[in-house]
Amino acid sequence: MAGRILLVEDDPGIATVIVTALEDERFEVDRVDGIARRDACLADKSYSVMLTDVVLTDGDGLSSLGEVRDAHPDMPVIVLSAQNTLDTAVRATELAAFEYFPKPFDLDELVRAVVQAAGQRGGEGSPVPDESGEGLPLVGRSRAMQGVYRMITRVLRNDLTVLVLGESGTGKELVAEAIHQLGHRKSGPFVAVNAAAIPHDLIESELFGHEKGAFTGAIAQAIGKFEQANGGTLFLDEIGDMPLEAQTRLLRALQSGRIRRVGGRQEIAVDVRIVAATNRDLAPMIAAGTFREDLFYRLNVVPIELPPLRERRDDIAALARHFLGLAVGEGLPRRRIDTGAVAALERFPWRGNVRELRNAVFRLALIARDETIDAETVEMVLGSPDVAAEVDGDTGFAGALEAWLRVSPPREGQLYDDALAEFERPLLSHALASTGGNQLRAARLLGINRNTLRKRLTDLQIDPDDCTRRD
Ligand SMILES: Nc1ncnc2c1ncn2[C@@H]1O[C@H](COP(=O)(O)OP(=O)(O)OP(=O)(O)O)[C@@H](O)[C@H]1O
Repeated sequence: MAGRILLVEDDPGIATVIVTALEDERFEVDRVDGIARRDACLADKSYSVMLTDVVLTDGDGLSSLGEVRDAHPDMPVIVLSAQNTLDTAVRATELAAFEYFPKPFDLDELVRAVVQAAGQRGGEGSPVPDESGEGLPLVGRSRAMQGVYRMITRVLRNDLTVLVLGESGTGKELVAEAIHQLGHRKSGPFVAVNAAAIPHDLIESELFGHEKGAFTGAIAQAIGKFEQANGGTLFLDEIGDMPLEAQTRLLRALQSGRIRRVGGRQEIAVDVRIVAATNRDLAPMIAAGTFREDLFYRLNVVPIELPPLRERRDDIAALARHFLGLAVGEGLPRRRIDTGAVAALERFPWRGNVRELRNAVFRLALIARDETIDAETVEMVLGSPDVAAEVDGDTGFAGALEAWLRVSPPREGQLYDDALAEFERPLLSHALASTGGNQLRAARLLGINRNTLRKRLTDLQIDPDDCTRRD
C-alpha cells in the first residue's frame, strides 16, 4: 500500500473518480461526505494525506481545517474547491494546505500531488517522485530541503519564472531538472546554458542564434538556446555572470516572448519556461550596476533558495549512501559506511557543498581497504574533519578574493589586473597611513621604488592625504 488517504467530498461523481485513480496507485482511500464523519475517521486512524472539498453537507471544510492541522501537523492537506476565488485560495494557503486545486482539476496532476504529499510525509523513496513514482536523484529529508520540495511543487503546474539561489554545488541544476521533469512541460526539451562558460562575445548568439554572416565566423545560420527550448524549459545557469548587453536582450526576450537572431530582422515567438540560477549575491551587483534590477525582478518571480550543506548536516548520511550507490554504477567497489564515518563526514565544512561530498565519497569508495568505511578511513583519505573546519574558519586572502568575486563578475581579459588593483589599493593606503603619509618611508616599507609608488598612486587614483586622514 502506498498510503492511506482520507477523502472528504460530498459529490459522489467526483469522489468515485478520485477514489478509483488513487486506488490504481495502490492507495487505500476512506471517503466521507462531511465534517462530522471526517473528524470521526481522523480520531480513529492515521492518514498519509487528507483531500478535502470546501463546501460540504454539514459546513465549510476550511473553517475547521486549522484544528485538523494542529491535531495532525504531519498530515499534508490538499484542498479541492469549485469556489475558484482568490479568497478561497488564500484561506487554503494560510491554513498551510499542501496544495490547492481549483475545480475542475486535472486528475493526473491531483494524483501526482497526492503521491508527492504522501512521500513528503515520510514514506519510502525520494520526496520528489517522477512520473513512474521512482525517486528523482534529489536526496535529503532535512527540514530545509522539505521547504525546497514544497516550492518545487508550487511551480509544476504553471510557467512562473523560477530563480534558484545557492552556493556552488548545492544542487541548483538538479532542482531545475526536477521542475522540468515533474512539470507539465516534461514532454518538451530541457535546455541548459551556462553564462559563465561561454565567452562574453558569443553569449547573445548562443542564446538567440545568428544568421549567416552576422559576424566573422558565422558561416551558417545557427539556432539559439531559446529556439531549441521551444515548448520546454530553458535553464539559465550562472545568470550573475551574464554581461550587461546580453542581460538587456534577455530582458527584452522575456518581456515580449519573442527573440531575434543576431544579425536577423525577423522576430520569432518562443514559448519557454525559464529557470535561472546563480551562486552570486545579486543585491550588491545590482547596487554596483553590474546586474540589471529590472531583469532581477523579472527572474525572481519564485525564488527557491538551496541551503548550503553545512546548514543541513542531517542530509549527509543519506547523501553519502546515495553516492556510494552511484559509485558502484561508475565501476567502483561496493562499500558500506558505518555511523562513525557518517559522524566524521558530518563535521567537515563542505564549502563545495554536495558536489564536494560526492567527490569525497567516490574517493573513499576507491581508496578504502575494507568493505565498510569507518571514521579512521575517512580521516586517512580526507584528513581530519576538525582540522578542515579550523582551516575553513580562517579564510584569509583566499576568502576575501572569493567574496570579492561574488560581487564583481570577472571582466574578460581583465581579471588579473582588476584583482591586483583591488588588493593593491588597501595595501598602499595602509602603508601610507602607517607612515603618516610619508611616501619615501611608505615606499621603503613596501620595498618598492618611490617613483613606482607615486605612479601606482596616480594609476589607482589614490590621494595620499586621504590615507592619513582616514587613519
Ligand atoms: N540533493 C541532492 N541529491 C543528490 N545529488 C545532489 C543533490 N544536490 C546536488 N547533488 C549532486 O551534486 C552535484 C552538484 O549539483 P549541481 O550541479 O546541481 O549544483 P549547482 O548548485 O548547480 O552547482 P554550480 O553552482 O556550481 O553550477 C551534482 O552531481 C548533483 O547531482
